[in-house]
Amino acid sequence: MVDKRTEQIKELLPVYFIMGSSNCNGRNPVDVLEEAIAGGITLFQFREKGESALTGKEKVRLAERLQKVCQENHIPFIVNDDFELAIELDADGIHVGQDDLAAVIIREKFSNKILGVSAHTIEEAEQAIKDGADYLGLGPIYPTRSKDDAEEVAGTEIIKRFRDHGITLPIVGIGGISPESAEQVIQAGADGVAVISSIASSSDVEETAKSFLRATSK
Ligand SMILES: Nc1nc(C(F)(F)F)ncc1COP(=O)(O)OP(=O)(O)O
Ligand SMILES: [Mg+2]
Repeated sequence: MVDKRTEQIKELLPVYFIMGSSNCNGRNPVDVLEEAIAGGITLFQFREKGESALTGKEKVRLAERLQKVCQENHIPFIVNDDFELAIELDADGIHVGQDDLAAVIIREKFSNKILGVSAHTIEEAEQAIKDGADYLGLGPIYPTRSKDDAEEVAGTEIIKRFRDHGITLPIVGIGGISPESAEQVIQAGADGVAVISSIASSSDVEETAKSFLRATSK
């Protein structure tokens, strides 16, 4: 029996756009997000990383502007890594990796919010489930340009392996996914694809988001 919460999370995962100022090729991130939403993204994560990443007040101000766009369009706003920022903005959720603040601590303080956890092994996934994660981020599925400290490329095999092991928590694949490869990620058992540069640096953000939506609709 799949519970209501799991169904609600699964409905948010099909096209999970992740972005920060360094992913937008110098374009205004607000414009990029508005175009991605017009193209049908289903969830957004603010991930301000990389050498040119904003910090301090500038980072908060950008986060507030992007959160406002999400609120106006009824798209949940997820913060990557930065728990203080997620609390300050009363974000809809947070995503943490294995080297970030422990999911169990976040779950305690951020009780009814969306909690996503990156996992690379079955053990990490089982721990995340115990800690109360709402979804798992698995990857990098393909070589990625968006994360310079990424683990080795896993391929869609990792999704199949987790499902065959009996992991039923919602899963989103991440890492180098294109509109052409998105369908294989879903066929492997993921509930959606997380995308950074394929959408954020596209010459037609709205159209690219639309192509991901088409590729992931079951
Ligand atoms: N940010 C992410 N979002 C997802 C999501 F599931 F949301 F698609 N999966 C994986 C990551 C990677 O998270 P992490 O391993 O902490 O690295 P970084 O903080 O550099 O992103
Ligand atoms: Mg992280």
